[in-house]
Amino acid sequence: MSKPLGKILVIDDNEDILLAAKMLLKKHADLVQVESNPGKIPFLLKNDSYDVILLDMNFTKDTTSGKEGFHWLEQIIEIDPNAVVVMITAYGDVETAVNAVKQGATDFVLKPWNNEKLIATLTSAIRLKKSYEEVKALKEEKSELSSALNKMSGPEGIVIGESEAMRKVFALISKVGKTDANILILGENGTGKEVIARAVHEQSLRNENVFIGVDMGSISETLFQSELFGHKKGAFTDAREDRAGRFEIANKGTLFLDEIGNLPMTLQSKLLTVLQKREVTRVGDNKVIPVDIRLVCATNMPVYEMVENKEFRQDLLYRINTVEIHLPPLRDRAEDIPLLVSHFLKIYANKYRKGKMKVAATTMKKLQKYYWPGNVRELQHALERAVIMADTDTLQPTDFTFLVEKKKEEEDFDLSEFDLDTVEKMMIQKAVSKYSGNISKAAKSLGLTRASLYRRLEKHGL
Ligand SMILES: Nc1ncnc2c1ncn2[C@@H]1O[C@H](COP(=O)(O)OP(=O)(O)OP(=O)(O)O)[C@@H](O)[C@H]1O
Repeated sequence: MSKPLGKILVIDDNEDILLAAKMLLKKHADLVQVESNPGKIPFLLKNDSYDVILLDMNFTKDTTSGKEGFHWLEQIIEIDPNAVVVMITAYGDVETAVNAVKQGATDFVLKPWNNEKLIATLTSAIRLKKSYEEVKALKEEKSELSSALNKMSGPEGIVIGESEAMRKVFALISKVGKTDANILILGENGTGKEVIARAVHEQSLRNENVFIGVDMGSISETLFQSELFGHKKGAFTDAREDRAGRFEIANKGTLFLDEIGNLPMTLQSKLLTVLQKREVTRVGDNKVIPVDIRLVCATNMPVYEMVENKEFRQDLLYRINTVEIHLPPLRDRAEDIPLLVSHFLKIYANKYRKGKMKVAATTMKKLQKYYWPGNVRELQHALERAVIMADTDTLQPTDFTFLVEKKKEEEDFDLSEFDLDTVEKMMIQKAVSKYSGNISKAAKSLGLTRASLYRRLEKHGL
C-alpha cells in the first residue's frame, strides 16, 4: 500500500536541509526526491509527477528577498498548473511566504521546521491535491455524461422481444448481468447489440455508475490512444487540456466497445495490454491509472473466421468473450415483429402528433415476410417514414412500398467475407447455373474464353 505522502520533491540548496528532509520524510512517503539545483526543476517535472513539492524561498547565499523562490514557483505552476507547492521560508519572513501563497503556493513551513508540523502541512497539501483531482475528474465525467445522455435521446432503453431466441438472450443477461464477466455480443447490423449492452449494464451491480460506449470503427489510428486512455496537455498539437480517456471515465461502470471487429491488428495489441493490466497511462504522461470496468464488446464481423485469417488476435478474442450473446437477425424471429411494430408505432405516432395508429393485418404479414437486411433499425426507420407519410390512421401495405424485396441468396453473397479464390468459385457457379450449364454463354458472361473457364472449373473441382 502506498504511504500517505506519496511522491515528494524537495528543492533546497542547503545539503543539510535536504538530508534532514529525506531522513524525516522517507518514513511517510513512497519517494523523496531531493535536489539542490533548482535549474533541474523543469527536467524533473517533465519526467515524473509529484504529489507535493517542497520549495526553498531563497537559493543564492545571503539573499533573503525570496525572488528566486517566486521565479521557481512560477515555473512549476506553468509546467503543472495543478502542482501542490509548499514553500520553505526563514523564520520571521512570513510576509514573503504569504505572498507566495497568493501567487499559487499551497502553504509554507518555517525554517527550522518542527517535524510534526511539517508532516501535517504536507499531509493536508496532498489532501488538497487529491480533491483538486477529484473535482477535475468529476467535471470531465460530467461533460462526457451529458454528451452520452444526448446520444441516448432516441427510443432506446426498452428491449422488446418474445421470440424463443430473445427469451434465451434475456435469460442469459439475467444470469450473467450481476457478475463482472466480459461479454461479447455478436449479431448483424441493427439487431440491437447496443440495446443489449445497456440492458447488461442495467442489470449489473454497476448500474448506478456510468455506461460509456466507444465506436471502435470510427476512431482513427492516431486518436485511438488519446480517446481511450486520455492525454496530458501538450502531448500533441491539439492537446490543449488534460483529458481523461474513455477507460478512465468508465471507472466503476461499464465500458462498451462497439464494432471491435473493425480494430486494426496494431491497435488490438494496445487494447489487449490495457485489458490485461487493467490500468492506463494518458498519452504524454507516465502516471499509471488503475481502471475498474466491466467490459462489453460487440461486432457484426465474423471474428472467429478473422482469427483463422490472422485478422483478429486470438488472445484478444479470448479475453473479451467470457460470455457470448448471439443476437439473431430479425428475419429469423418474425414473431417479434408485431411487438416491435406496435412499440415504434406508438413512439412515432406520438412524436408526429398523428393520434392513435395501427397497421392492417395484410401490412403486418408483409412486414413479417420481408427480409430486413438492416434488422430492427430498418424496421424502426420504415415505421417512422410510414407514419410521417400516412394519410389515414391505418397503415396499409402500400405505405411500405419503399421496402425492396431482396432474395436471401443475394444478401448472403457479401464479397467482403470471402477470399479471392472463393469469390471466383462462387461467380463461376452462379454463371454456369444461370446459363443452365452452357459453358460458352457462361464464359462469355464472365469475360473468359471457354478454355480458361474449363481450366477454372477443374481448379475449383466443379
Ligand atoms: N429488441 C429491441 N427492442 C427495442 N428496440 C430495439 C431492439 N433492438 C434494436 N432496437 C432499436 O434498433 C436500433 C438499432 O439498435 P442497436 O443500435 O442496438 O443495434 P446494433 O446491433 O448495435 O447496430 P450496429 O451493429 O449498427 O451498431 C436502435 O434504435 C434500437 O433502439
